[in-house]
Amino acid sequence: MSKAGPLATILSQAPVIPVIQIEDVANAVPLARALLAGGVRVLEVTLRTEAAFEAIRRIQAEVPEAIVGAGTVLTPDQLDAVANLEAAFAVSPGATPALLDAAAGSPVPLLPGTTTASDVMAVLERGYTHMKLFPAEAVGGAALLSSLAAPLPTARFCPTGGIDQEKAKRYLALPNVVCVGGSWLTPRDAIRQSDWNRITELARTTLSLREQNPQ
Ligand SMILES: O=C(O)C(=O)C[C@H](O)[C@H](O)COP(=O)(O)O
Repeated sequence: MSKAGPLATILSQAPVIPVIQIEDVANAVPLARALLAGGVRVLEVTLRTEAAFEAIRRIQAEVPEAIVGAGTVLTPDQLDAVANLEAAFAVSPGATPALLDAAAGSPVPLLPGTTTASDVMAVLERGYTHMKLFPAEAVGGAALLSSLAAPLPTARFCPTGGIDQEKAKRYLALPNVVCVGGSWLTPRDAIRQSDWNRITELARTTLSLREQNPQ
């Protein structure tokens, strides 16, 4: 089965996906609302904190306009847990055969992580067209993606890792990039200080990137 369908639709709604780390579950809903107020709808809540599952649940219940997925999904068990939550999508930093086997039978669309041409070929072989490039800046960034486009023209990327607003612009101008991901939209200090206006403003300015780079 091709994995392009649901993910392609989700990612096309998001030139930028905030990679969110929730430490205090009470912040989940106000943070999601702040991002939505700035026009960012597709949210990735990483499973790096204990609060992650409850944060996803609360956003689903209280901010239904948000499209919430889970990030840092590393194992088949985590993918099952994410499916039980009915999260909209899952993101992994890499792609092991075990995780890809589990994803083949899972209702949750997976955005698998890739770093090299071989990684890209491995997920293309499994029917994926959309994948993450991680850690994007460290492994070659926009130059790497331009180089991959010639031999691997069907691959579409969501680069993540080390990206900020300025760098996001460069990525979004590439024809094989559908969106970019990163934590710069949800700075830890802004979350701790409940500075939701700052997060809305960051979301808003980031979305203007799409207007500068229509695809
Ligand atoms: O958690 C995952 O699934 C990951 O693959 C890693 C994240 O996407 C990056 O850690 C975000 O990178 P920064 O924007 O540099 O903070």
